[in-house]
Amino acid sequence: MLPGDFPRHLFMVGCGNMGGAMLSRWLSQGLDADRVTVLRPSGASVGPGVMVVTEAPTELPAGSIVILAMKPQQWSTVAPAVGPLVRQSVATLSLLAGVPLAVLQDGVPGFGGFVRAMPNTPVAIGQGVTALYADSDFPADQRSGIDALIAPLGSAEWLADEDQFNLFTALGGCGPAYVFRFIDALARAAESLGMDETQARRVALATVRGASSLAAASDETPGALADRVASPGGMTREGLDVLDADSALAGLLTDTLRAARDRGEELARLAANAG
Ligand SMILES: NC(=O)C1=CN([C@@H]2O[C@H](COP(=O)(O)OP(=O)(O)OC[C@H]3O[C@@H](n4cnc5c(N)ncnc54)[C@H](OP(=O)(O)O)[C@@H]3O)[C@@H](O)[C@H]2O)C=CC1
Ligand SMILES: O=C(O)[C@@H]1CCC=N1
Repeated sequence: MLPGDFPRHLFMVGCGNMGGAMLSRWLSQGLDADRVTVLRPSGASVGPGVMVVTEAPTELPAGSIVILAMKPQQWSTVAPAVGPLVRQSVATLSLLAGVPLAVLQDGVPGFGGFVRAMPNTPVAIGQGVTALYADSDFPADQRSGIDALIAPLGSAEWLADEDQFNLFTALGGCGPAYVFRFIDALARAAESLGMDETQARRVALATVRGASSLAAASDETPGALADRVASPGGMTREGLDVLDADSALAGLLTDTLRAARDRGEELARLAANAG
């Protein structure tokens, strides 16, 4: 069920992997399809009853929230077309990775209703985590509408400092990809050592799902839970010693997050200058 103060209408600019994951969750939680309009160049359907347009309309229904869900690099070309609609919105949520509020505001001068949001694809099953950031121009009384919009998708965290946004994106926004890669690598490792491919995939996935659920339900840290698996002198410790040697896994993940985070700054430049 949707929260009572869920926005009256959503106007989505783009509806691909991320926008589509959010929309499918809202619809599954009871959002009426006629409270959504999607702008996408292909005009492809996004679901029964949802209006899809290929050009920006001139007006939005009262109480609309605009959601920018196209690629960051497209902002400078999309802004002139959607700027008049952004101005009509009670708030405009930007999913554009890396793109700072200042670049969004340059595209629609004088509009103070931008909110940056960084969800991840588990929102599709209500288990996402979304970072939110707005500056002091954003009307305080609109925050509850944003909270209501995000609540059906999982948890949310308002960031106090926009400088943290790219790092959050690297962890929360990109993170599912790294976890999927880990599951895949775990399965392939077992396969390379002699396990049947299908069985390796099934067991790797079940193990990650069970371990993740246990960690979420436990009062103990993941580090403590790992130690509980590793019986003294047993098998697990031999494996952990490989992951821990020279901080191999920790170093690899730090490099991974750093590379993703730093790409955010390049995306900001592309968003400001492309087109
Ligand atoms: N994928 C993810 O896990 C996450 C993505 N994001 C952000 O979400 C945004 C979208 O990413 P993602 O969904 O992966 O990308 P996709 O390529 O899957 O979707 C992009 C969407 O933008 C539409 N589009 C293209 N050009 C225009 C245009 N000129 N005007 C309006 N819409 C247009 C496309 O339309 P059509 O389908 O018709 O071609 C498509 O629906 C990005 O800014 C990204 O940073 C944020 C968090 C996580
Ligand atoms: O890869 C990207 O740029 C987007 C941002 C977070 C996840 N996908």
